[in-house]
Amino acid sequence: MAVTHEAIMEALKGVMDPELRRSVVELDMVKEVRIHGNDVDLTINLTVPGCPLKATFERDVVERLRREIPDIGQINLHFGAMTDEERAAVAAKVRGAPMPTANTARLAEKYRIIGVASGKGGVGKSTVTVNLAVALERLGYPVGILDADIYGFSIPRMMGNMNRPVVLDEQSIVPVENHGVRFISAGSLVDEDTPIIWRGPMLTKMIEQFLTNVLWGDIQYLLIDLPPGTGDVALSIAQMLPGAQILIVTTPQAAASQVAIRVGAMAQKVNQRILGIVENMAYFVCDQCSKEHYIFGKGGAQSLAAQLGTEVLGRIPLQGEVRLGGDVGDPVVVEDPDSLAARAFFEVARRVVELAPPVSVAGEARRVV
Ligand SMILES: Nc1ncnc2c1ncn2[C@@H]1O[C@H](COP(=O)(O)OP(=O)(O)OP(=O)(O)O)[C@@H](O)[C@H]1O
Repeated sequence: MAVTHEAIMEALKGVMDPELRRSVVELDMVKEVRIHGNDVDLTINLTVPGCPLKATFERDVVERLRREIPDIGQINLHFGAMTDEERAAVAAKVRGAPMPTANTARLAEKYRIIGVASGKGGVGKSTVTVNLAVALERLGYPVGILDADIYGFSIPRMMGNMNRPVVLDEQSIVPVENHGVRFISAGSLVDEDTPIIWRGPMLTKMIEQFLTNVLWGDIQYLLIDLPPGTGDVALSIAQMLPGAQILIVTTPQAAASQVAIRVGAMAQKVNQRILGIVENMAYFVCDQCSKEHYIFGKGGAQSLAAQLGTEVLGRIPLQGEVRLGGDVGDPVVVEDPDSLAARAFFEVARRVVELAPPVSVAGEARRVV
């Protein structure tokens, strides 16, 4: 095939922006194509200067051009950055029709929103959020995670992607992605060791921005890692999301489940449905004697479920691989899907789908009935 402008553009249609999931041609990212004999000088305009995905683009463009146009000679690839106007045009394209989600209270009409809550910190709320999200994705349900635990954000590290999201314009934030799950976190916007010193109203505003302006695409579940406890920010978020369902994470310890009751009571007050309880660190299986050991006691989750009129959806063992997966950004459901803990997470995911199917499916079911 001759090295022509048309042939090059046709080949580049197959190169996708990995974050925006559209072709570089469709997004008008191909700024300049110059042909000298069989050699090509090509300039691609990135949405943000210094985009961390430069190397991916480079590989994809060269691979695609060489495959589609075997006669091509040298490929000199240059990168530029879009102007604000160009970025706004991309935002409009990606956003498509105005989103019906400008009102946070109506979000639940679009996605199944599940808030993951806990009475206190450190019981594994973020760990459960991440593993549940990836398990749902593996079961075939596209998922997004919104990290609303702004003071204690840990989702970017646990998901293994510390990149910043692309902000196309104020209404269009492209979430970060890994393990097939999209996510957004204040942690993606600041350095990990920068303390967050915003006050409550600013945090609430940021969550509202995340809820309304993130381009989630075709997700069916939006998991929200809530701040622990029943403080101001937790309450404001609860009020923003009347249609959300709440999953409470607790350890078997009586002290943990007693504080978790307050979280359940808050959810009920703002008319959120409590989906169930996940008992984390429920037991430890000794590799010497293979017996279950109840390090944090027994029965806390069961009694919490009884008091809140809900059920225990799953019991996750205390397992070194779970902690390691969180530290290195490879959740145990990806890294070791046959492990006891991963199987327990998949069990919770299946139960979640049974109790709270995706909105579209539930809608169809309602229509049939
Ligand atoms: N089942 C488990 N087995 C082993 N380690 C676990 C398990 N669940 C959580 N952990 C570890 O416990 C620590 C606390 O977990 P995590 O950060 O998920 O808690 P959290 O409730 O979200 O805390 P915070 O609200 O303070 O952010 C992490 O190091 C995590 O890897």
